[in-house]
Amino acid sequence: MMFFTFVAAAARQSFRMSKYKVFVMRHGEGAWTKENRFCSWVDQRLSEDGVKEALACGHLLKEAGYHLDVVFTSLLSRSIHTAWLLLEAMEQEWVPVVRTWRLNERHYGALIGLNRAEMALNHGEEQVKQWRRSYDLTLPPIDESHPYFLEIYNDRRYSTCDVSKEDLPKSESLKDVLERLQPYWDGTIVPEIKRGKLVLISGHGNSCRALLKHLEGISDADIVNVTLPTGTPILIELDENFRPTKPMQLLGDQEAIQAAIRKVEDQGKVKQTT
Ligand SMILES: O=C(O)[C@@H](CO)OP(=O)(O)O
Repeated sequence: MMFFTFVAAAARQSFRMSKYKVFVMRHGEGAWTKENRFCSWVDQRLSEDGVKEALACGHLLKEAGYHLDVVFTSLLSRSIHTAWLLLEAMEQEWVPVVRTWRLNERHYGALIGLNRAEMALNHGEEQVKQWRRSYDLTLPPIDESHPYFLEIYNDRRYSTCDVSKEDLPKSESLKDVLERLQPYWDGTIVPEIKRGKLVLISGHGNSCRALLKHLEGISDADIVNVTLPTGTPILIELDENFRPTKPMQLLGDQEAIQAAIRKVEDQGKVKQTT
């Protein structure tokens, strides 16, 4: 019976036609990656390697012949610069770039600015993995005594949001990220895709994980093991009901992609091996 169900499900999936394509990608490496600090809503720029990654993604998509119609970014510079560099490399600089706080990185609350390896030493690697990757674990909120509180909440960009500054998050789980992102996906991004536009989302590690969880139907338990490399376009093909027709594809050199994933995972270890 189970075998039959599996075969039937596989058959259904293989007969579903792809109607839409969308690219989801995490921005290029950020400046704080070398310092191994939780960056989150702090507006760090791309590192030199991050700039190279964003340009390389653009070249990859150009060589594959893609023509983008609109790019969505967060309000954070590393996501916007990734979009600009990618479009420049594709020679498609005219393509509109739309920014929203709803694609911002997960708000890491009181953990913002802390060093992951030091946290692993003090609290254990498994605890740090849970803080970074679990679905519904919320971290202690940021408060006014935090060194980055004023830099974040006094920033003019957050007066442009569709919620008041007071209602912006002070800490989030991945579940919270999905809850603030999904209305934007449903109400703004999906209609563009339905109009036939090729959309690229230049987001962050965790805003992209939240979206992939939703699109790919990844379970709360399995999302813990999903880590995204920086600067790697992920192609998702969807049917007319926005269900995936095939497994998502991380585009590029597969060995380099696996090494980049290990590098991100390693950030939560006491000693970095890569
Ligand atoms: O620093 C952060 O905000 C994120 C990456 O953007 O870190 P992590 O990989 O630990 O979720």
